[in-house]
Amino acid sequence: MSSMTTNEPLNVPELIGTVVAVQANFYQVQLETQGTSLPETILLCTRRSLLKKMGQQVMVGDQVVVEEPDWLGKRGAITQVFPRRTELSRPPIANANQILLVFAIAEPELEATALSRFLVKAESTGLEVCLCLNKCDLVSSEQLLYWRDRLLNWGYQALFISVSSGLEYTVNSDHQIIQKSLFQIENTFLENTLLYQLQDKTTVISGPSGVGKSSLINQLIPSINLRVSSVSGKLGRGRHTTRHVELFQLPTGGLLADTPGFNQPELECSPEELTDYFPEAKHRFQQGKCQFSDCLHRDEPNCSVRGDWERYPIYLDFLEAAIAHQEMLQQQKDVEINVKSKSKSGGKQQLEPKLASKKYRRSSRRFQHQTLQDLCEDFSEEE
Ligand SMILES: Nc1nc2c(ncn2[C@@H]2O[C@H](COP(=O)(O)OP(=O)(O)OP(=O)(O)O)[C@@H](O)[C@H]2O)c(=O)[nH]1
Ligand SMILES: [Zn+2]
Repeated sequence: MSSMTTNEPLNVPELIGTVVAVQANFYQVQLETQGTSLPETILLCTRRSLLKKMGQQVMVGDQVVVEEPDWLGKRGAITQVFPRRTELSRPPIANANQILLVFAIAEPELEATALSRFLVKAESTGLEVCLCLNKCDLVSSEQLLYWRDRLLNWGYQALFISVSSGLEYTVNSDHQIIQKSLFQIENTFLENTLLYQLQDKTTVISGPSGVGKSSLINQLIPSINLRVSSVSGKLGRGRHTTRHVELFQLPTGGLLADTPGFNQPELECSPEELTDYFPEAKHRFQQGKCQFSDCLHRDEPNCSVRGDWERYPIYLDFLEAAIAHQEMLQQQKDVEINVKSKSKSGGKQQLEPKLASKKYRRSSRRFQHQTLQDLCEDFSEEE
């Protein structure tokens, strides 16, 4: 009797790939072909119904198993999604390693608060943040060194580039600027260069409008040809009218995602976590520790973070914004709870306003509010 049965699975190696784009219910999967005899290709795949039943979503950046490849029609089916190492919700991308935050050192003028807003937003993803200043062709060496030192004080070792002149500027130990080709790997492939930072990683590019993101991506991946906005048409933003997210393969290895531009990212983090998003504040906190575990580093006694560091006023500004945001969320929640608890048997609902959370009130104002709020709470308990 033969041991072969017709049902025995064929010993074919699993096809593994990365989802690089999602269109309706189809997924473009770039196959991992290194070290195999497979053709380098992208298959248009569906999601197996079992995955749908399990509620398993598939995102751009997901690493997946593909079965039933049709090499001629370039089709396949996704049967498995590997656990995600990271997950961003806006834009929706799985397994990204870092954010490349691009700003211009001039045109538009580089401004500490706007830059910090983007930095905080980027830090809040928990991914590595790589800061890159473009248009260095427009400034003097002094200005470049000024920003380099200033950003080092903030805790960032920024990259300085000029996409239009194809140059990258590094600073040696004698404080001298050295120019290198930006898009060619020279024999000195240094750690603090852009191509090195991008190699073999999944990078999400972010930054305000007009800083040269499209120009940079076009140079890094000549085959994609994103539209570069003319200076006058900066607000047209044609290429970002869709919510489409796509990963592009870098010739030097790695993937790159362009994100819809936004000029004023919302600060949605909680007041307590804000310190984590200022590297220099985080450092102070770790060195010293504050007396109160819930210290917001404003006017609390024995605070290790409050001090004369450059961005402290920006921190205080953002803290106010974070507190306002938190209170707004709390009010929404309170209204919801009130709506529920005030639901009458007849089904009639009555909305009642409630005072904002007292948690973040400064000590000076706390007392007045507390009495009012206590009264209010006593009143609702009696009801
Ligand atoms: N001087 C100088 N200008 C540059 C450089 N890189 C890009 N530009 C110019 O800056 C303008 C904006 O470039 P884009 O690449 O469209 O900028 P973007 O960040 O993609 O802008 P959005 O598409 O609005 O998000 C264009 O006029 C570019 O030619 C550079 O290194 N130096
Ligand atoms: Zn403190």
